[in-house]
Amino acid sequence: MMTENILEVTDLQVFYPVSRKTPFEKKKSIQVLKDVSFAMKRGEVLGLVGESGSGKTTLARSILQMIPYEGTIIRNTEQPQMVFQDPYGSLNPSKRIAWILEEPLRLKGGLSKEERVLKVKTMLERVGLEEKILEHYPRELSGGQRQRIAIAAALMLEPELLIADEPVSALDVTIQAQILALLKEIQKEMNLSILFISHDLRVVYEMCDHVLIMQQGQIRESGDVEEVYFHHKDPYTGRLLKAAGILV
Ligand SMILES: Nc1ncnc2c1ncn2[C@@H]1O[C@H](COP(=O)(O)OP(=O)(O)OP(=O)(O)O)[C@@H](O)[C@H]1O
Repeated sequence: MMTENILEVTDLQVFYPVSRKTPFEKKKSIQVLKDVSFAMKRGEVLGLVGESGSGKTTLARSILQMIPYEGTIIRNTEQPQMVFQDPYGSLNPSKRIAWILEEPLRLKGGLSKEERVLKVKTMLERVGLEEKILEHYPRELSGGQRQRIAIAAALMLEPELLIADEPVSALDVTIQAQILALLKEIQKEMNLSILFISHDLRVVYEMCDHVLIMQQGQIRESGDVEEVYFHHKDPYTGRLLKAAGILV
């Protein structure tokens, strides 16, 4: 069943509680995601675009079952893995890279030390890093190297679905291009599905097959990247494309 959907989201609603000013006030909540529905095919790179606060990270958290929601999320896969904007937050600062990359395998169990080390070395090569980096701590690496390690760590358990939340936003433009090229290469090699979250429409154009345009918790427009970028139907999409300098 290689063409089945890896992810199906139907009528997703997410509410966050609003803190009360006094304990006597009625409990309130704000709706952060509203009627969100979409499907993602196996091996697809799906862009999720929207301005700050539009609900992109909230959607990722719902897919990972980290927050309560209403509606249906069907994941036809094991637990997806995440890559974040700032790998500083996700890489344990007190551990060497060797330990960090081995950890998911150790937690899962079933492999000998030698097998784990071999897998770590193979993955390191795949993300374009040399073995000597294994002895270093995250703070000793450059931003680009750290993001390569974060990608390697996310891929150690060979997930089928990766959620990348602004994975290149903190990097210089040249390093951005390198990391995007790496992600694309690995995506093809592993037939990985990637939910690629970004506020940068140019980066999404580079990376994605399909795109969801989100505004204030709702999907305004979705479809093939070429179609949405050059034949958009929603005026909001047009405004975003103009702001990004893609449309004049
Ligand atoms: N834990 C929370 N409690 C209450 N409100 C929250 C919480 N987390 C996020 N929000 C609010 O929900 C809305 C959507 O936030 P979210 O982080 O999903 O947006 P985003 O599109 O990922 O933004 P950014 O690009 O800035 O990360 C925002 O208005 C935010 O202030």
